[in-house]
Amino acid sequence: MNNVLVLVRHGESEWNKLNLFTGWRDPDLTEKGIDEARQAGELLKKDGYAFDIAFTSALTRAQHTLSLILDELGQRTIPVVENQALNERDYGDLAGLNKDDARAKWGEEQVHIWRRSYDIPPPGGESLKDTAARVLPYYEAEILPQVKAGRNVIVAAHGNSLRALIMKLDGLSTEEILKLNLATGEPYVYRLNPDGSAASKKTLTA
Ligand SMILES: O=C(O)[C@H](O)COP(=O)(O)O
Repeated sequence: MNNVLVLVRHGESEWNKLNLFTGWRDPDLTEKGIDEARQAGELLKKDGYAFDIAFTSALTRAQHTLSLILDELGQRTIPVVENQALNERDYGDLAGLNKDDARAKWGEEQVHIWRRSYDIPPPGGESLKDTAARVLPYYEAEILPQVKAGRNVIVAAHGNSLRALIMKLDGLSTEEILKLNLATGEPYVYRLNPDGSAASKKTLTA
């Protein structure tokens, strides 16, 4: 099988566990996050996937997730490209705050808008639109050409950098993207057409 693009959000991080806004801060995975990453690798292996190249962000939780997946696959030696274009959305002034405390302070609805809307940024941070404005050009310049050349590519990144990419691949509207929430450590497997559109998509779950 070729022209495969797998997207996977990192496993649970220390700050996911503490319910803190993280963004560009750099906590590592929890034990549960390590297990989730290994399980993502097992699921991919069970279905026979193998990769030619991998991409990840400049943040530890995504890099660690990728290396655990590649370990499970016995593919430790493939090229791995790290780039901050794939980083999580910058959460600005919210980074380090507890998500429940933020809801108590600003209200449920406002916090949901900051977390899931398309073009409303959290204070001092990036909206999904801002995030897409750095993720998509990087995807088009560096990742998509690899898939179009027939290679199989895995991308280990973050909830919102991947939402930006999935919004494009799935053709979601600014209303539909509000509802999209990515689980940690769950691989999304796409096969792409020659023009870069999605021919198929499936989610691998345990
Ligand atoms: O950066 C964070 O806090 C999380 O990884 C993603 O947060 P969200 O679920 O609020 O988008």
